[in-house]
Amino acid sequence: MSQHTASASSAQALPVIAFIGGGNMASAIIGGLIRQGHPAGQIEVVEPWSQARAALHERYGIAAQPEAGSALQRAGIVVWAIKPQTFKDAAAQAKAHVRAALQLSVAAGIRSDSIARWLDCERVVRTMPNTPALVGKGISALYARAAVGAAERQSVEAIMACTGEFLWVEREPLLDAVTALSGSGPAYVFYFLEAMTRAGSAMGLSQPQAHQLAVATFAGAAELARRSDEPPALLRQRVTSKGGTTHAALQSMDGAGIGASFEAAIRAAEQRAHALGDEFGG
Ligand SMILES: NC(=O)C1=CN([C@@H]2O[C@H](COP(=O)(O)OP(=O)(O)OC[C@H]3O[C@@H](n4cnc5c(N)ncnc54)[C@H](OP(=O)(O)O)[C@@H]3O)[C@@H](O)[C@H]2O)C=CC1
Ligand SMILES: O=C(O)[C@@H]1CCC=N1
Repeated sequence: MSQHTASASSAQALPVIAFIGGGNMASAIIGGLIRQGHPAGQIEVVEPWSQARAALHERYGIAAQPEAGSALQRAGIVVWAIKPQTFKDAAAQAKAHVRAALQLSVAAGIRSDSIARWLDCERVVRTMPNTPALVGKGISALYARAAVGAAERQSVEAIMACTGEFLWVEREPLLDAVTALSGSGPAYVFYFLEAMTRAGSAMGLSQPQAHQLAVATFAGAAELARRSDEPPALLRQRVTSKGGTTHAALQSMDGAGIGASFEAAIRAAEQRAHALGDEFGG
């Protein structure tokens, strides 16, 4: 696994990029591209939902198309930002227009074998981003099929660097683990934020106060872990005074099996990613 941090990317040098699907993840990537100087006129989007098309127009001045057509043929890279469940149908609709492009999929679970077969194209890269991409703080893992060349890998890196950090994985099945860990991960963080905010409110803080305290604690602890050479277990011990409050909380969590349940939950997400590939990759 090789790791990279976001840098001022060469987004301006990228070819025309077409997005199939203009929802949450497409918008996050498009926002990053535009922030890094990729012209909106160099972006095509196919999006059947009129409200999503209107949002893209309002936010980025992009006139998305309701269905795949010849405009896609000018794209050098096609980003598949649709649900795993609709990928096969969308591929059938767009295939004639996109076969010459490099294919970049963000879909959870759908394997590159399926994509290559559906599009009759071996040049496929899969990525698994996450929603902090919306604020340039995402992290994406990337996996490329053997037919993808070095320059094409760099183009994909330039796209994903617009949304935050990225790293490559050498084995495709690891993308299911990435999906479970960092793809779905922001939802786990929000889940804990909700619980912390509820607890704060129950103890008498106002909801905005509890929210501010919880969010700043997450952001601060994450930044400390990022900058520190020490492992999280040691950082945790530093907070935990003998016989003190943190000890009481951690004992309560251990007693309830929260750590083990949380690990099991992440494994459930990994299994679901694998099952999506089986279910919708045929
Ligand atoms: N959201 C997340 O946190 C992450 C999502 N992903 C992956 O990204 C992909 C997209 O997810 P997300 O952006 O959240 O989903 P969204 O539902 O927000 O976006 C998908 C869009 O694609 C549209 N669509 C449906 N069929 C077609 C078609 N044939 N051609 C073009 N567009 C079509 C949908 O329209 P309509 O609603 O009308 O069907 C919808 O607006 C998924 O595969 C998911 O696994 C990956 C990482 C993180
Ligand atoms: O929930 C999902 O299936 C997608 C993939 C990762 C985040 N959202």
